[in-house]
Amino acid sequence: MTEIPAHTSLWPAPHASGPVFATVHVPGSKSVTNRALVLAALAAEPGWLRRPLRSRDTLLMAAALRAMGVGIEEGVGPDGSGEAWRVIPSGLRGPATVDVGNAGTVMRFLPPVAALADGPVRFDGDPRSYERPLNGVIDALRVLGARIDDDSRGSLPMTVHGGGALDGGRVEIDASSSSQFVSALLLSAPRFNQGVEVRHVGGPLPSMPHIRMTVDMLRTVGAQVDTPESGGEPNVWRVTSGALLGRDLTVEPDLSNAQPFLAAALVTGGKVIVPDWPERTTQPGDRLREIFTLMGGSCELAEQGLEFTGSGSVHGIDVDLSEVGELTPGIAAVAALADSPSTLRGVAHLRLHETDRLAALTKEINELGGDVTETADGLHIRPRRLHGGIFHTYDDHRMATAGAIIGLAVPGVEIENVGTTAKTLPDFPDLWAGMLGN
Ligand SMILES: O=C(O)C1=C[C@@H](OP(=O)(O)O)[C@@H](O)[C@H](O)C1
Ligand SMILES: C=C(OP(=O)(O)O)C(=O)O
Repeated sequence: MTEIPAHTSLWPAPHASGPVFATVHVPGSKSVTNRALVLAALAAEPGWLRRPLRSRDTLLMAAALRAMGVGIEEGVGPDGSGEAWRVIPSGLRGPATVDVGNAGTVMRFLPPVAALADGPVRFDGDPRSYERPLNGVIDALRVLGARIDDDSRGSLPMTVHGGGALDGGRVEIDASSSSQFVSALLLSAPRFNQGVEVRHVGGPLPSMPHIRMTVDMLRTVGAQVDTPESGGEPNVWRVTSGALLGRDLTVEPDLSNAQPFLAAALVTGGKVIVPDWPERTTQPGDRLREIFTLMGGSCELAEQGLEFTGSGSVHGIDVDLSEVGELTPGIAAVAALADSPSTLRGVAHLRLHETDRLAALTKEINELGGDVTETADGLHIRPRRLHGGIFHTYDDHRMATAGAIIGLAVPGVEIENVGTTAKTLPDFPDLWAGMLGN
């Protein structure tokens, strides 16, 4: 194992001396793993989760559910193939404490679960978690019958005083700052006495594929969900109260974390294969096939996985990323190396992600000699010849992988705190070195 440097240390980003040719096995999806853990914890019977992602965000989710009394055992799957978690639901207990770290999925998906526990559940996390929006979940849970003590901040830290059950019913929320508000309420809703009707009111809702992922996974465990897409009203989701099944679910590779590896093929004119790329998926990372093709590559979904080939040229792009905001840092990195300007739109809400991603990308790319400006809802990126230097990451895993992409093409880039990739991709430095044949 490569030793992950301490917080302040610098990781010399490997420079690619020629086209990259590699097969990269990308670990499981954070978004699927954390939804699957919540749904399995709320089920009426034990379930299996195969090939779960083991990263900071998912281990925090597992630890929080265990603290509320859920059994999560490490093992091998029922047919003996591969690593798996067996999740054994039980009556949800308080008092408990939950460390959310800086995981949006933990800080938003678990307060509704805590409202079902039979005692107080204290939520705390990294300093950045205090700044990330949570008011949509807190306000909605109060309307649905929960008691929450947040000292009127509308954010962490807070205590959810679980009453053993929750009424549920109708609620309006403004989820324009995070789709996770909607996902959070829907995921626990089968266990609310009256289920839920969530109506989004406000500006455009980001990250729709992640809401579709929530709906899809709820249906897989037997929940009845009505959505705008299934003939319902726009911006309204309904989940009926009912028992959830314990399933045997295999987690797909994290397609958003496949991004830096596909980008390596694109910016070096090489070829990268990602095995087990799903034919059908709700993951937003699947959009990379189209976006990176527009930026100069080509791809084929073959038997051995997704084969992505760079042409040796990288083009700028004008694209609305509101549905796939988490892909922005990696796309910005590739755009900084392109042969024409790019405009990335529809991602104002990224200012409230792990860090202010629009400000961080602008500053760090410009410090390497780039020409990036922030717009009201995104970035303008005019490619320039870049030079080496320190790329700061602001405790943001996707800043670190974005810096690594630039480092492939620009000698002398050093990434500060590459260990922050452990949020969703713990072995990143090893995977990166392996891809480069080191
Ligand atoms: O539900 C999820 O798993 C996620 C939803 C999105 O959040 P926002 O809607 O807050 O952008 C995404 O950016 C995040 O990485 C994961
Ligand atoms: C925004 C992200 O994460 P979180 O789940 O913490 O919101 C992300 O992974 O890009």
